[in-house]
Amino acid sequence: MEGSSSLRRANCGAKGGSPGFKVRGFMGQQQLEDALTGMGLVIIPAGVPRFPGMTRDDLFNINAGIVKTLCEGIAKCCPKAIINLISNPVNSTVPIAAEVFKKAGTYDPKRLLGVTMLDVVRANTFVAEVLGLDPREVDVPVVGGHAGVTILPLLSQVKPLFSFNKEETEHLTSRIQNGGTEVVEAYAAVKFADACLQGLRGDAGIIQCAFVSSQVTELPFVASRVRLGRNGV
Ligand SMILES: NC(=O)C1=CN([C@@H]2O[C@H](COP(=O)(O)OP(=O)(O)OC[C@H]3O[C@@H](n4cnc5c(N)ncnc54)[C@H](O)[C@@H]3O)[C@@H](O)[C@H]2O)C=CC1
Ligand SMILES: O=C([O-])CC(=O)C(=O)O
Repeated sequence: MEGSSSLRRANCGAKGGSPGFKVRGFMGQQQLEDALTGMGLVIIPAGVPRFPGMTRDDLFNINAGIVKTLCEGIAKCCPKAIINLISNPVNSTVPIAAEVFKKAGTYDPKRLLGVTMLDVVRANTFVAEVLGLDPREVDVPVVGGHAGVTILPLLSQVKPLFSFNKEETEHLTSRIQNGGTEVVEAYAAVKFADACLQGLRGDAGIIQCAFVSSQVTELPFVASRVRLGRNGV
């Protein structure tokens, strides 16, 4: 990566075998189109992170504009790309991206994914602690959204199956919902991008949680378990 680049590009066009990755750096609005042209997967981590005492919603004013600009570039240069939207507040930046793509006439709900993988990684870790297992042996679906009480760990569906008592359920739910103030660096976005690349490559059975367009409830976007494939979800 060169300088303080704001956009990372992952190229999964390797011939046969495992997907290859090219990583190059780009800076500023003037290089945005070069960064985006021809991309199959665009990961957006751009924007400000929160500081102690802030909620993700406090980032809205600045990050909304950043995401809007990047999505306008995507609509123009790689309208078929799968988007991994990391910038917070994910509960709002994903709907903003959808509106930008609708305005440009390029919106495909299957290709727009808000990254909530970190909630799952933290949930697996915290539950594993209680069960005395390695986090890699634990699978906790986390649905809903990516902020506070919208983060809903489905503790009744934990694998391996376990019946948590009321106290454990309340403690774990609260810890997972507030996990963003406890653990941020877990490389979850890389894991999620890797799963998307496996789906793009045509691998079967790639299932992850993501914040996506949904008809499951009256809410237009909900984090749920999705199957990743060549066309996104
Ligand atoms: N969805 C998730 O699970 C997670 C989301 N986040 C969110 O990701 C965002 C970035 O967090 P960090 O990587 O910790 O922050 P960071 O400060 O380490 O990185 C932010 C990057 O955005 C770039 N940037 C700033 N303004 C920009 C602009 N106008 N256009 C393009 N790029 C710009 C900066 O150059 C920097 O490279 C935050 O909104 C944070 O809340 C962070 C961790 C997990
Ligand atoms: O909490 C934050 O500010 C960053 C984030 O989204 C997470 O760690 O899940």
